Amino acid sequence: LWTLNKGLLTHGRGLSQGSQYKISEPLHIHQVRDKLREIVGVSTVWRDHVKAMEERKLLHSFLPKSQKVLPPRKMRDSYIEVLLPLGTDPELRDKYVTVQNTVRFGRILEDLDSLGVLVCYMHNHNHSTKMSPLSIVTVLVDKIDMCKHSLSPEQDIKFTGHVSWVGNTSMEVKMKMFQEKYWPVLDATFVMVARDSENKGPAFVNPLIPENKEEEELFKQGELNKSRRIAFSTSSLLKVAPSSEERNIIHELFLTTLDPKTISFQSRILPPKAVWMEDTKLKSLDICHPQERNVFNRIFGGFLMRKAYELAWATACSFGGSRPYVVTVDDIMFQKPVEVGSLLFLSSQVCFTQDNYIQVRVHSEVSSLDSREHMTTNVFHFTFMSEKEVPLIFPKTYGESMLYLDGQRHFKSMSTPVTLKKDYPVEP
Ligand SMILES: CC(=O)SCCNC(=O)CCNC(=O)[C@H](O)C(C)(C)COP(=O)(O)OP(=O)(O)OC[C@H]1O[C@@H](n2cnc3c(N)ncnc32)[C@H](O)[C@@H]1OP(=O)(O)O
Repeated sequence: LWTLNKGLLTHGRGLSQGSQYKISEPLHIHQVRDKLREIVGVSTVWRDHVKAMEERKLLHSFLPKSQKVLPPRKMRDSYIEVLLPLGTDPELRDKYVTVQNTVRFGRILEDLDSLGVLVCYMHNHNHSTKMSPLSIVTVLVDKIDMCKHSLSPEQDIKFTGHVSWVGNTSMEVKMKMFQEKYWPVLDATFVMVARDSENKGPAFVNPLIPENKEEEELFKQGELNKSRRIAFSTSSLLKVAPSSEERNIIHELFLTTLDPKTISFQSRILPPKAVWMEDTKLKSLDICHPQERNVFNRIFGGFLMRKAYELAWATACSFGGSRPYVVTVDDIMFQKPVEVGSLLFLSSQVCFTQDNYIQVRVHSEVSSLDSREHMTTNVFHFTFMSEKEVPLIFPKTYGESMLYLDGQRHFKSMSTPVTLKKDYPVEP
């Protein structure tokens, strides 16, 4: 992997096209997880996982006490290209294909998650140690925007990625996906966090120095993204009351559902072409088997995203009455790791709609087999588009009204103009 990276330095192209540091041989998708195992030094069989983690403890001494002692890196140091050869590998295609002959987006989420981690290891590579003392985990999927083009399961896909901003222990990673002679089909921004060798405490990451105007812009955008995330979280409806404009929206919705025949706050009726929010729910349960573990023996974030996405898709599909396609994935925060053996409870519901758009929220909780206590680990936000106009959604309770407003905030934060998002079928 590291030899390959030297190749990156000598073959430059524009970063905006995601291929500034072209490599002659992109990694095969299977090599991504193999490389991660190599870098982290994990067991390939579950039986040996405790021993492997004991060995990682010894790497603790390689962790620096301050970020200042770490050499700065450039964006090209972490740049990688990965090939998903759907066109030439029919066996691989089977894992990715839907019954409608499109690409399973849930699988793409898994690949992006692994790629994001590998990109961060490239950035922090220390030539003096074979294994990395860092444990790198996904903390946030800031945004995934789909572009206009369809994903065919019969054509190769190329991923590119690099670190675009760093803090003290966190890194922002930009990833792109290309198909049909490298036409861009997806843009993703993830935030990853470095932890110590046992994944127990924070660990510093190498600083990042932008090399040209374009990279300075990306870095500045990373700073702005951080401020935006803080502002979004400070104004969360879990902390503060809705704005006066939002309160008006909720009251309007409430008035629309009052029965004109009775003068009462209690008798509510649904307007035509509308659905109560509570009637849009779907739930699922998964047992988190060792097979779904990541290199740190916790449950792989990509698996959690795939499960949440597929439930969200089914929710949007049964609500909208036609096959929806995803346009944006937004603000997935990984609050707590999921332990192997946990029970994973996912609850999905439509929380906002507009024209052909369906905003779905999935809440994920886990409990261990010996405790009944449930803990929230993630909240997922997906925006889907349906072929036809979808019903309006009405909240009944105050809690549902907050879900509605939160859904609307996420819908409004969609970065691509609505008109661009028309005809590309991407299904689970
Ligand atoms: C690849 C995989 O499969 S990983 C599996 C999926 N992911 C996981 O299991 C991670 C689960 N989450 C966690 O363990 C914890 O939330 C952690 C360790 C990521 C963060 O814990 P925290 O208590 O928030 O840590 P802490 O406050 O030290 O913050 C660490 C860094 O994360 C950043 N961070 C924390 N939350 C966020 C957020 N929502 N968005 C962006 N950055 C964030 C902080 O700014 C800080 O960065 P800095 O050091 O550069 O300033």
